[in-house]
Amino acid sequence: MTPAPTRSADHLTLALPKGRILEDAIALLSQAGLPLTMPEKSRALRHEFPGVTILELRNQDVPIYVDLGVADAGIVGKDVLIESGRTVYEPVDLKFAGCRLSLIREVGATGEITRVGTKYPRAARAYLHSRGITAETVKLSGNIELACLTGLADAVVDLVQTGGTLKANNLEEVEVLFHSTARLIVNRAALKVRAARLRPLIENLRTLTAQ
Ligand SMILES: Nc1ncnc2c1ncn2[C@@H]1O[C@H](COP(=O)(O)OP(=O)(O)OP(=O)(O)O)[C@@H](O)[C@H]1O
Ligand SMILES: O=P(O)(O)OC[C@H]1O[C@H](OP(=O)(O)OP(=O)(O)O)[C@H](O)[C@@H]1O
Repeated sequence: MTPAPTRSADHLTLALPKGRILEDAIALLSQAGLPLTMPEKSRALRHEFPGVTILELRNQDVPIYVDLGVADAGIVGKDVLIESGRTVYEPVDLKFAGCRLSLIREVGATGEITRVGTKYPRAARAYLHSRGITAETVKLSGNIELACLTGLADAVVDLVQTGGTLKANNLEEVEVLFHSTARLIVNRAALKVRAARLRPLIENLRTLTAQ
């Protein structure tokens, strides 16, 4: 393992997820005063800007990079943060990427739930336990709703935003587990070492999102 270069206290390393959050995250961080632009499409995974390095990650890896201090801060959906089980400092609700995690079944399904497909096994298990439902949870990676349509599962736990995917596949929301938006997360040690960079960033983001 190549040792990480020593980073000066005035340099910020941020973990951002590729995918639907990236563009809004870059736009909001720019409004908050960081000199960022949307990275050009390329295979580069690390993007350098004056005083800021952006690490482009999978959603699930953002809390890990921040918790372990490789990134000083990051932006990630509350859904992914809850599922990660990591207790990082979460100072700002950024109020975009709004959606909800829900229990979903085929329209009119009433039979017993014995198997649930989901990308969120931790949240799904906690929910099923809280409802006294003894069901197997199967971890899936995408197009989760298909598990219901094919009989792989009697229900799925997945994200809903417009409801368009449910409607197009004859599915319905049975219950909302929780609502989610994008969050700023911060490494607690970095907050001390890089206070001069992180405190104004947090304040600016709070003002921009009116908290
Ligand atoms: N339909 C949606 N509308 C609004 N926000 C959403 C929607 N789907 C997901 N999100 C939010 O955006 C985040 C990122 O979603 P995105 O679709 O980029 O992830 P993904 O590509 O499915 O994840 P992975 O990294 O597992 O491939 C989610 O964690 C959630 O907080
Ligand atoms: O209510 P809607 O507006 O239709 O949005 C919900 C859909 O969006 C997400 O899927 P995504 O497009 O990220 O694909 P994925 O299944 O591969 O995660 C989510 O998993 C739902 O399938």
